[in-house]
Formats: sequence, C-alpha cells, structure tokens
Amino acid sequence: MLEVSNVVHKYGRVTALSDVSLSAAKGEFLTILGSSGSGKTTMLRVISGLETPYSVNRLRIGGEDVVGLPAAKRNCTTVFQNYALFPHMNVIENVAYGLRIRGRTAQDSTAEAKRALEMVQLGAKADRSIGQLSGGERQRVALARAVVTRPAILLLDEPLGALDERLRQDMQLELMELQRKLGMTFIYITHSQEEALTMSDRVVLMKHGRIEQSGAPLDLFDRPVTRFAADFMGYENILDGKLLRKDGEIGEVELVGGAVVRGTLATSDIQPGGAINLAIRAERIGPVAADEDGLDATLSNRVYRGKYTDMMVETKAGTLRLRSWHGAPNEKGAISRVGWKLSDAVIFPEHKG
Ligand SMILES: Nc1ncnc2c1ncn2[C@@H]1O[C@H](COP(=O)(O)OP(=O)(O)OP(=O)(O)O)[C@@H](O)[C@H]1O
Repeated sequence: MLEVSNVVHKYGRVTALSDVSLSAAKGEFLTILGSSGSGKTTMLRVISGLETPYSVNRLRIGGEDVVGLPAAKRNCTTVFQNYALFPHMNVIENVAYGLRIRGRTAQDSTAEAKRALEMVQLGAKADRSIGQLSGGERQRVALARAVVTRPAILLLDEPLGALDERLRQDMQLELMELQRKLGMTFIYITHSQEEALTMSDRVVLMKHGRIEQSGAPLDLFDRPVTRFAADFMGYENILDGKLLRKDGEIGEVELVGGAVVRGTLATSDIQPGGAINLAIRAERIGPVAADEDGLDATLSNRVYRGKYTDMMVETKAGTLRLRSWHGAPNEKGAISRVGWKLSDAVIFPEHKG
C-alpha cells in the first residue's frame, strides 16, 4: 500500500531525512517513533505531498507512483494534532465537506458522514457546533472527516498529543478498533514508546533522520539492537563491557569492573573481543542466591513511587536500578546478590559517537 525508498530531504543545510526507506502493507498499523526533530513529520509530509523531497528513488501509494503528484491528488489523508476543523461549520458539515467537494450530493454526503460519525461514537452530536465539543470529541470529528472519503492510507501526526493521559489511553483503543473495522493502512507518528507499542503492528524507530531499528513492538521492546534503541525503549540499566564468548544466542561478557555475566545476543553481528552494551530493565532484575549467576550487590537507596518501588544497588559493574511492583519486599541491606533471566539481558554492539 505504501512504498518509499531512499528519500532524502533537506531544509537549507539541515538534513531532515537521510536515505530513509519504508513500506506498509494493506491494513497495517505502522508507527513512526522518534524524539523531537528525528524527521517523523517530514516523512509524513513527503508521503502526503506537502513537502517535495530533495531526492527520492520511489514513492508509491496503493501501487501508484505519486512522485510529482500534488497533495490533493494523492490517495491519502492526514489527521493533525490540532484537528484543523472548520469552526464555522457544525460537526456533520465538517465531516461531509470532503465528500461535497468531490461532487457527491448533499443527501448522499450527509448520510455517509452520519455513518462515519457513528463509527467514532458521535452520531448523537452531529448538529453541535465545534466550539461545543471537548478535545477528545474534536479529535473524533477529525478522524471521521479523514476516513469518510475512504483514502488508501490515513496519516496521523501525533493525533492524541493534545489530550490528557486518561483520554489518550481510551482514544488509543478506539483508534485501533476503528483501524481494524476499516481495514485501512494507518501511518502513525508519535514520540511515545508506550503508544507505539500499544497500537502498532510494526514500529519504525527514527534517530536524526535515519531509521535506527524497525520491527514488531515486541522486537523493539525485548531486543533493542543499539544503545539508543534500548534507551528510547526505556531500559533503565545499560552497562559497558566486551564479549568474551558466544554459544548460540547466549553471550558471556566481561563488564567494566571485571564481573563476568551472561545474556542474550540481540544480533549475530557481534564477535568475541568486541565492545558491547548489556541492557536490562529494572523490573527484570531481582535478588538471587549466592551461587546463582549475577552480581554481588549492596542496597544503597530505595524510592517509593506508589505503584512500584525502585531500589538502587551498588555492584562491581556500577549502580543498577531494580523495580519491585509488589510493595517493597526487601528491607534495606537485605539484598546481597542480583541476577536476571538470560533472555532478559540483551547484548548488542557498542557504537561510539
Ligand atoms: N520548515 C523547516 N525549516 C527548517 N528546518 C526544519 C523545518 N521543518 C523541520 N525542520 C528541521 O528538520 C528536522 C526534522 O524535523 P521534523 O519536524 O521532521 O521532526 P519530528 O521528528 O517530526 O519532530 P517533532 O516531534 O518535534 O515534530 C529538525 O531538525 C527540524 O528542526
């Protein structure tokens, strides 16, 4: 449904996209994830035709070559964070507008718009003015307006960014349901890893105008392949060391400070002697017995955070963070050694710079 290859885009001397390729299948929910300035919006603008790329090898929507085709002629629609609704039109007029300008009759457009509004649970508010709606309702109108013309691809630029946390979570589920019902391809932009993991079939993580890693949400969550990806996906502990030996997927590493521990290799592209990072989530580390794999540790701090308690322990490899979701079982000083399941410690090559 979408095929983009080797797109480069520059704003003056700033390179916003350098040689990015991505594709999406029919009915796929693809999320472009990245921090501010990583090039997400630029990518979306290139796809929609709002930005003419500096260079691109191939850009196809639904099999059609759209290079040089103006935005209005492309079979895709964008939903923006700020909704961009027409304030002088009521709800149903906003939704029907796209059909009217495509030459559909008033009666036909209204009936179709009504169906789209029902899909986003706003059937009862069709006659309201935009000013009488909450933020979440406005975003639903924007969605109904975007899907009513049945584009091949819906492009969503941080559409839930302006909503509060609770509403955002509800809307995430609604959006997923809407996408499934319509079977439409969604290209979704966000800087929230939690949102990307919840909603997507596939995630593309961007850094400085390049793709750092892409894959299914679980791949990114459990198998980051670079320090940046691990950090972005919320790994609290990232240690330095070198690979001593590997046995299939399992790697034995010597951490800075001399401790030898084991974990799982995120890629086979890593050789003994090479500099590595070993990443582990705080909740995947726990106290172990003296004869088990792990590191000797002394508890140095404990922070109660309501839903969980974080504990800092000092080890030969430096300070590690542990997280306990079941209150705080260990009294200060009770931890003497910490360890992890081999599948929870990810080893990937260290990239300098
Ligand atoms: N119109 C512009 N003129 C000059 N530089 C721009 C312009 N738009 C974006 N940039 C730069 O291009 C880079 C990528 O920007 P882009 O908006 O695509 O990032 P983003 O990942 O969408 O960020 P955000 O999450 O903050 O929207 C940034 O360095 C940005 O400063």
